[in-house]
Amino acid sequence: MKDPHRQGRPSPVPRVLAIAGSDSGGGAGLQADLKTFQELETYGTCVVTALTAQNSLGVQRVSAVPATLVADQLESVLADIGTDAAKTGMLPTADIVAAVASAIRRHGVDRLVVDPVRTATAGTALVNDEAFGALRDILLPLAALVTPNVPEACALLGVREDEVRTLDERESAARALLGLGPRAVLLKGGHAAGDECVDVLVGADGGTRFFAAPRLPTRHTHGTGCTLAAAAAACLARGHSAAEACGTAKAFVAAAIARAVPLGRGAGPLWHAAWREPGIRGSAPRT
Ligand SMILES: Nc1ncnc2c1ncn2[C@@H]1O[C@H](COP(=O)(O)OP(=O)(O)OP(=O)(O)O)[C@@H](O)[C@H]1O
Ligand SMILES: Cc1ncc(CO)c(N)n1
Repeated sequence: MKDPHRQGRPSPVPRVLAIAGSDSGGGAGLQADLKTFQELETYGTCVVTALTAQNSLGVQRVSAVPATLVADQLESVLADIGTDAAKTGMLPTADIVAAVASAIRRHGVDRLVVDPVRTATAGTALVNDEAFGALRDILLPLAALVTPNVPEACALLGVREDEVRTLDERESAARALLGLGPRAVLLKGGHAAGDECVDVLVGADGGTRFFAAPRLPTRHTHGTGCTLAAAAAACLARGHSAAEACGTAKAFVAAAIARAVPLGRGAGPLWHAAWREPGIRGSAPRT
C-alpha cells in the first residue's frame, strides 16, 4: 500500500488491520483477530464494524456501526499507521462493504484476506443478504485470499450444501469461487464429515493444496474461522506466500483448538497463546 509517512522505509514491524465485529465474549471477531496478530508478532489495528452481545451460548444482540464511522476508522488507520495486510470479518450491511472496498482500493491494500462471515456458529445471522451479495460482488475481486466454510461457499455460489460434500466436490467449489475474482480460495473443512479437517487451497500457484489436521474432539471451537483468517493475514503481512500463510494458519488454529478453554456453558474459546508452548502442535485437547 501507499505509505505516505514512511518515505519508502519499511515498517519496523509487520502491520495487520482487522475490519470486524466485536465479540463481547472475547472468542471470535476482532478480539480473536488481535490476539492472533499479537501471537504471530505483528502489530494489529482494528476497524469495528458491529457490536455484538455474545457469549459461549450464542449471539444475544447485534448492532451495526454506521458506515460513515467505519469509513472514518479506515481513514484514521490507513492514512497514518498504514498496513501490510488486512482481514475482513463481519461486514453487516452493504453500505459497510462499500466503505471497506473503497478504502482498500484507495489505499492500495493488496494483501487482503476476506473471511465471508454470514452466521455465528449457533446459526444467528450476523450479516444481511444484501451485505453478503455486496461482499461477493465488490470485495471478493479485491481479495488475495478468501476463506469460506462449506455453507458460506455454497451461499456464494448459489448451490445446495449436499452438492459440496466430497473432497473432489469441495475442490471444484473452490475453483468455482476463483471465478468471483479472489486470487486464492481456502475452502475450510471444519463443517465437513470425517476424522480429519481438510482445508483446500486453490489459485495460489495454479495447483491445489490440501491442509489436513486430525479433527479434535472438542466443542470449544468458538472463533476458529476468525482465527484462521487472522493468522493467514498476519503471515501475508510478514511477506509469506498464500500457501505458506495457509499452512501456518492451519497449524496455529489446530494448536489453539487443542488448548481451547471450557469457559461458559456452551462453545468455549480457543487459547491463542498455545502457539508459544513447545510441543503443543498436534497434541490432544484439554478436557
Ligand atoms: N474440531 C476441529 N479440530 C481440528 N481443526 C478444526 C476443528 N474444527 C475446525 N477446524 C479447523 O479450524 C479452521 C476453521 O474452520 P471452520 O470450517 O470451523 O471455520 P468456520 O466455520 O468459519 O468457523 P466458525 O465456527 O468460527 O464460524 C479450519 O482450518 C478447520 O479445518
Ligand atoms: C463478531 C463476530 N464475528 C464473527 C463471528 C463468526 O464466528 C462471530 N461469532 N462474531
